[in-house]
This record gives sequence, C-alpha cells and structure tokens, in this order.
Amino acid sequence: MLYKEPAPIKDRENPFESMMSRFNIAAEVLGLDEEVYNVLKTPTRQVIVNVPVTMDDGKVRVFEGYRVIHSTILGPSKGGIRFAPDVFLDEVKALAAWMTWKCAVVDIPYGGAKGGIICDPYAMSAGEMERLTRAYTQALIDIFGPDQDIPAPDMGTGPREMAWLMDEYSKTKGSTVHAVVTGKPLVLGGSLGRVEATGRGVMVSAMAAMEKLGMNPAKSTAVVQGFGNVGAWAAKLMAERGVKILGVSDVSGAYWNDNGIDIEEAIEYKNNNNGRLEGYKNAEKISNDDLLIAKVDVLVPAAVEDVITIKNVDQIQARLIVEGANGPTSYKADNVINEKGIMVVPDILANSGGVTVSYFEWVQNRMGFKWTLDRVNGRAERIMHESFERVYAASQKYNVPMRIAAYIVAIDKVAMTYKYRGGF
Ligand SMILES: NC(=O)C1=CN([C@@H]2O[C@H](COP(=O)(O)OP(=O)(O)OC[C@H]3O[C@@H](n4cnc5c(N)ncnc54)[C@H](O)[C@@H]3O)[C@@H](O)[C@H]2O)C=CC1
Ligand SMILES: O=C(O)CCC(=O)C(=O)O
Repeated sequence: MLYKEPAPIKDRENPFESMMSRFNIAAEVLGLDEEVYNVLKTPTRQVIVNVPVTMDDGKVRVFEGYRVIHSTILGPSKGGIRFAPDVFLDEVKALAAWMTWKCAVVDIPYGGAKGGIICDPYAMSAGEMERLTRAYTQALIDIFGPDQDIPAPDMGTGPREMAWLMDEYSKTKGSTVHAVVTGKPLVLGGSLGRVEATGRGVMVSAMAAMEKLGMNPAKSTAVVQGFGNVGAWAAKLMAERGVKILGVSDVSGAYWNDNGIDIEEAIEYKNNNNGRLEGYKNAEKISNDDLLIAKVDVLVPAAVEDVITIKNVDQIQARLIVEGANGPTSYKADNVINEKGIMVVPDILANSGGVTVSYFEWVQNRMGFKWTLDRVNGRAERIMHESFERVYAASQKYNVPMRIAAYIVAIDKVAMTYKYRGGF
C-alpha cells in the first residue's frame, strides 16, 4: 500500500495548467514558432518509480516517486526534489517546466527538471529518510548524472538528503561524483552561500522592486508565508535591510506582532522545535488565510502553490508580491492582481537565487576549487540584479506584467537556442 494517496486533483487548481496558461500568453506575444511550442508544452521525460523501504517497525512500505525532465535544450536538467505527502505528477511537471524558464531567465546553462516523493518527512525517522533517499537514487541511477540531470533540495529536503544522494550515486559509479547534486553540506563539496541563496535572491528582488515603486525599505512592512529554508532566510535578510516583518507563518499557523517579529529569535525557536513555529509565544496567533490579506506593503509567499487564488485575491492589500515559492499565485488570480496594480516579482525570477548558487556549486565541483562567500554572494546578486532589469525592461517593452515578461525573456532564450541547435 502507498504511504498516502495524493490529494485529488479536483480539490486543487492544476499547477501545470497554471504554468501553461502563462506560457501560452507569452508564446503568443513572442509569436513563438509552432514546432518549438509543441516541443516545450510537454516534458521530455516523465519517470514514475515505486520504491520499497523497510521502516523502523520492520514493515516494508512502498513510496511513489517522480522525476520529470521538462527540457534539456539549454544544458543538463536541473531541479530540486520535493518530499511531501501531497506531491503529485502534474505538480512535478509544472515545477520542472518552471525550472526550464527559471534557468533561462537568469541565463545559466541548464534545462529544467524536478523530482518528488509522496511521503511525510516530518513523520519519518532519519533512518527511514536515508533509506528512502537511497532507494529513490537507485531507482533513478541512470537518469541522474553531472552532465545529465542534477538534483537539489526543495520542500522537505535539504543538505542531509543531498549528501545521501551523492554518496549512493558515487558508490554505484565507483568514484566520488560531487557534481551529481547541489545543495550538499559544505564538507561534501557544497557551496558557501547555497543554504541562504534562495532567500537572498528573494530579498534582492524585493529591494529592486521597491526601488522601482519608490518604496523605502526602512518604512515598509511585510509578511512572509512559509518559514522554511526560503521564507526564514528571506525574512531575515529583508529585516536586515530595515523592512518590518509583521507576520510569518508555517503549517502550524501564522504569527503576528505589531512591533515586528524578531526574526533571529523566531528562527532559533523553530530550530529547537523540530523545524516548526508551533507554540511561538512572542506573537499573536492568527490564521494562515488572514496573514495573506493583512495590511502590509509586501507579501512574500514562500511555502506552496496556489495560495493566492480567485478566493482571496480581492482582499490582498500588499502593493508588492515577491514570490519565494514556486507557483504561489493561481493563474485565475492574475487578472485581478493586474487590475489592482499590484507588482508581482514572479517565482521564476524571484526565487532563482537558489539555482544560481547551485550552478556555482556545480562549477566549483567541476573545477575542484572553492569560492569565498563574498565571491558567491557578489556574483549571485549581480545575476539577480541583471535578470530583474532584463525582465523589467521586457515588461516595459511589451507592456505586460512582470510575470509574462519573465516568461517572454525565458521562452525567447529557449527558442533562440532551438534556432541555432536545430535538430528537428
Ligand atoms: N529550497 C530552495 O532552494 C528553493 C525552494 N523554492 C520553493 O520555495 C518554497 C518553499 O521551499 P523551502 O523553503 O525549500 O521548503 P521547506 O520545506 O524548507 O519549508 C516550507 C515551509 O512552508 C511551510 N508550509 C507548508 N505548507 C504551508 C501552508 N499551507 N501555509 C503556510 N506555510 C506552509 C512549512 O511549514 C515550512 O515552514 C517551495 O515552493 C519551493 O519549491 C524555490 C526555489 C529554491
Ligand atoms: O538549486 C537547484 O538546482 C534547484 C532549486 C529548485 O528546485 C528551484 O529553484 O525550484
């Protein structure tokens, strides 16, 4: 029996359809070649695996896992692995396509992929997680590779799982292959700055957007949904630039303080509390729904897909949304957002700092050389700034919102690559 059935698709908006609807608009604006459109609308490869794992109670449980490779036209495919109870194939397909667009937006030489396993990482022991990660790696041993497909962390995974993946892959291949995965612990060839890279990119995007909107960070307020790797780092780095973070949330609920949440303290609390804010005292508990519609200047969704939807978009009060998560806004909410004049820094731009530093990690692994933190952060921030300006310029040129502009920039690069490579 599977650990848990995926949530029925009818209860959720379909992230792949959300992705395609934006892709369609951008493709039309660009006048994308029909052949290229047809290649890109479907992933290159979709693998479903069922991996048996011996649990701590001695029983064997079978877990369903996925690896979807959307495109390899720009280079080896790249993208994280999500461990979550409700991950499903169409979600992984959307996440894989977003990786293609993201890598193209920041102009790094990767295609897009994503993986997932239906499991609850918070309910499993370290031993069970290790056996699951190793079994998944074995099931995909011919897919992964430093020149083929390079995984990284996503929701529910981090450096620990990447270390197991690298070890399992290396043992099978007979030599240590650092570059098969990024987001590894430093001691195994991880890069300085990777852990905080996605949150740092969110902060850089937020600052760039605030400048365009004439907002002063030191006089601005924000809420951050999701207090994991991306949300906690984004909150911390934005607070360091003077933004008052009035509320944060995770699966346990949302936490609000009129004077601003002490982010360092909240992170310490979470780290000592099995990764959760549950029971956090120096704030008022509010509902996750109320956090999203709170009266603040900036909203940073950094948890899951489809949290800004047709159901709540009317009530959103923020002037600026910076998407730390992948796909947090359903496509049906786009029109209302645009009518309200809210600026959105879309996921494929705002959270691209993570894959950018993953690229640096891969480069360092292949050079056998380590960069300093200043070099990593300096280069990543430069890429984020340049990418932001590229997307902003496209939004002005085509008179479209930033999200469609980001797709235009990405699709244009992919289409140009097809033009030169040919082959079909
Ligand atoms: N880790 C990375 O480098 C990157 C992650 N992302 C995206 O950022 C998002 C978050 O990823 P991570 O921070 O890595 O995951 P994580 O597993 O470290 O943290 C996820 C956080 O979201 C919270 N959460 C889950 N469901 C929620 C809900 N319904 N309401 C409020 N909070 C909820 C969890 O409690 C946790 O605090 C995902 O969409 C992921 O795909 C995007 C780019 C890179
Ligand atoms: O760091 C990477 O390679 C990919 C991170 C990721 O999964 C994402 O950007 O959504």
